[in-house]
Amino acid sequence: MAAPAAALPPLYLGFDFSTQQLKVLAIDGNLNVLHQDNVQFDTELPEFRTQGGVHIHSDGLTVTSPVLMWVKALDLLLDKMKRTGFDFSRVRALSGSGQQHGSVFWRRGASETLKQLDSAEDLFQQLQDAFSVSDSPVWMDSSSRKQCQDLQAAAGGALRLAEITGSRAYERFTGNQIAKLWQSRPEQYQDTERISLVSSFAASLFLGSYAAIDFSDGSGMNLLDIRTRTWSQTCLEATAPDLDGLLGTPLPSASVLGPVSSYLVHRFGFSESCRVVAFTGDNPASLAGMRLQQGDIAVSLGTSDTVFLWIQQPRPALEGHVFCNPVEQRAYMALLCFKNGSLTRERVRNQCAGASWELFSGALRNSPLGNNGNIGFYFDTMEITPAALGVHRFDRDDNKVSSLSPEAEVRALVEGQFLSRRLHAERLGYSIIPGTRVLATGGASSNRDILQVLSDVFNAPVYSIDLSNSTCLGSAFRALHGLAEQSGLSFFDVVKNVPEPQLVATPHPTAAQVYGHMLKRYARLEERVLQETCP
Ligand SMILES: Nc1ncnc2c1ncn2[C@@H]1O[C@H](COP(=O)(O)OP(=O)(O)O)[C@@H](O)[C@H]1O
Ligand SMILES: O=C(CO)[C@@H](O)[C@H](O)COP(=O)(O)O
Repeated sequence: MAAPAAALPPLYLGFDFSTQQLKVLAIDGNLNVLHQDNVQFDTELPEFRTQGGVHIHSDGLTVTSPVLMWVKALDLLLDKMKRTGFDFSRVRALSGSGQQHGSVFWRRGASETLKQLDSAEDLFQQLQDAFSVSDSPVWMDSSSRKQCQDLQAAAGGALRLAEITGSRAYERFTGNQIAKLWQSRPEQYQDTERISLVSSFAASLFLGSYAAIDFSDGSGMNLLDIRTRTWSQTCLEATAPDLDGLLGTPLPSASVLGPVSSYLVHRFGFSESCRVVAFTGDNPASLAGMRLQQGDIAVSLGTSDTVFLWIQQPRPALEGHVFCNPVEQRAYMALLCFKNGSLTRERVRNQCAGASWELFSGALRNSPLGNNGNIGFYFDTMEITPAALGVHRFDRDDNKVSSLSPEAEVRALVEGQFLSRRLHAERLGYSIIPGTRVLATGGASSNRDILQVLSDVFNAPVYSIDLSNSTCLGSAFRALHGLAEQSGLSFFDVVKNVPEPQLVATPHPTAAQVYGHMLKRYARLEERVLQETCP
């Protein structure tokens, strides 16, 4: 006879609402992964007609995702889990993450709708009228340049803004998106009763009421004072009227927000005692999933590529971001974001490697370190770090060339991406010293040949955890930690028995010499590309 659910060991769920998909992962109290599933937006929800989870508008700058697509993805994912016999009654706590910076605008009256959800119907049907803006701006958007300039002027300059909020004004940051909405569509802004990040929006769907924005994801808005961890009045006032009330009070990332909604209890059989722990950004969640320590450098190869580190003290600069740390309240994390990551690798794979990752890997294995001096810049869409556009290829003598052989093109892309990641990390003062571990994660970290190039270019050993999906794992760890923190346990107390990341690539003996030289050339050529193309 099956054991009653109460006698079975408890489970902890981690969700990730990322750019291209919604993922979930379940762990038990011993941190073993017991279940994983996902919903791909483009292929499983084709009615929303997204590409890579987003709509790129005709101006080439505005990028949005339909908020109801995310809602429907959650319906679908929970239904899938139910069909496979997942026992929701065992879940003691859940948490999650979302792509950073994206904004969700809840229409007046939506909090009542959330409270009165009918368990006989899905969320998609019931939340049809719950949003004042149906297309949520997402992190790939770069249409708010004017609002960025205005905010920097109001704050006393770009560096002053970075000192307050951890970043100079960035177009994708939520405050600038909110300012754009207020200026261009004031009636929609006025019809809004709450503004969420993708992460706190997702948490609200589980809570059945508005979830607080957590300090870590809240740091990606150009609105939060990262030292006092309160909204900056200067930034709020420069952004839009009555914003304080629309955002709610931000909370520590490990906060237990409350029990799951009675909707989830009745529709899926969650226990009434199952707790929702604050959701955070996908990169902060990934820091938790990899159990990043001071001195490590994380390289995430998802839709975006990001490089991030654990730092003790904020040192805001004109490039890159400082976020509040998601697992240790007194610490911070530094992050660089590169927009042309996996989607650009996919485009080159399709054009040069027959749309096959196997052939793409073969091209990397069959071409020499340093690519015979060929260097490429592949900014299919306006890059964030640095702000540049277009494809630019150079031969060994720094002459511009219009094409490379397919094999050389694949290597030029991957080497160019990692030279850029290293160059910009070093410019921020994060150097690689003996003993530095590069921790790789994200979808492309399942490709060992890509990780070999990463190891060579960084001249450092590369480690990874078993799963490329560290965001969901981090969210499940954070769910467990949220409960444990109430009895005084730290995040690292909770995850101390997780196996250490495994060594997956070590640098080739000639890598230091090849890429030491190439990095200097890359920096020079990047300057040239910027001068030629800067908008
Ligand atoms: N074998 C592989 N080699 C290189 N890239 C891969 C491989 N498998 C998956 N990917 C890349 O992983 C990306 C998805 O990564 P993921 O971290 O799941 O993204 P996100 O969380 O942003 O939705 C895909 O766009 C794909 O290009
Ligand atoms: O803008 C950033 C970080 O600042 C991006 O990293 C987004 O958080 C999207 O993440 P992925 O879906 O690519 O993981």
